[in-house]
Amino acid sequence: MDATPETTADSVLAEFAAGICRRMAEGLLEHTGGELRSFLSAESARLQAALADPATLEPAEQPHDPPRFSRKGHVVINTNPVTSHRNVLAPLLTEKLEDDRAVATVGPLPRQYQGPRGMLHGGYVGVLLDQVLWDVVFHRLGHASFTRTLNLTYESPVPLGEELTVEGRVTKIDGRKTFAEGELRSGDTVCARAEGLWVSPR
Ligand SMILES: CCCCC/C=C\C/C=C\C/C=C\C/C=C\CCCC(=O)SCCNC(=O)CCNC(=O)[C@H](O)C(C)(C)COP(=O)(O)OP(=O)(O)OC[C@H]1O[C@@H](n2cnc3c(N)ncnc32)[C@H](O)[C@@H]1OP(=O)(O)O
Repeated sequence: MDATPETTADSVLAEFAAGICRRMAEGLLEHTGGELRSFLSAESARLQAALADPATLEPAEQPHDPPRFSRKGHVVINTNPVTSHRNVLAPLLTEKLEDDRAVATVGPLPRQYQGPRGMLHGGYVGVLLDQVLWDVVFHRLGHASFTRTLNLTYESPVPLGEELTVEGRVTKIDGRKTFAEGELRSGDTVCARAEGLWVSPR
């Protein structure tokens, strides 16, 4: 078996720690005073217990984003701020890619992503659409490209606390240029549409 930068148990522990950090980030926006102190203390205790005895974590669990070695021998950690289970900022997507189309589900998103009360911040709407459209372009081309333009139309507010669907499609490939479009839905409601251009490296 190839060498890996850390054991599977340590990768599971790291993602468990990321989960605790996510809950703490949410708790900081939900609790105040003594209630906040109790909350933080309970979450810290769960992390301490896992560090002291990693066997308390689900034994059959596999890490989603274990670090790997690059061909040059560098440690590579998935830092993606939308998809990496090791990045506490990432809202985390479940994504299915087929030919020219990607469909992802995300959420319910917690309060860290709030813009208007109870609604998703518009910048994060763009982040989710940029990621899914980038993914479908990558899937179609087989290599990474840069987002050159991303036009967003906000049709209706995106609710927090509900599962969201993000869909992307490649619409045209013209040399180094790949065009894609998509939308973000809450149930049957289209909340935002996006269309953009991805440019392949020279
Ligand atoms: C080896 C590098 C590989 C590339 C890696 C890229 C991404 C990262 C890789 C891995 C990451 C893994 C996961 C990432 C996951 C998600 C990422 C989400 C997406 C992003 O977060 S990504 C970051 C944000 N993004 C940028 O940071 C781009 C900044 N930007 C630039 O770096 C340059 O701007 C660039 C390179 C884009 C283009 O520069 P350039 O010089 O190569 O291209 P140029 O100007 O020649 O245009 C080429 C053709 O597009 C036409 N064209 C241009 N603009 C147009 C427009 N508005 N409308 C219609 N056509 C247009 C021209 O007319 C010409 O057309 P034609 O070929 O037909 O003449």
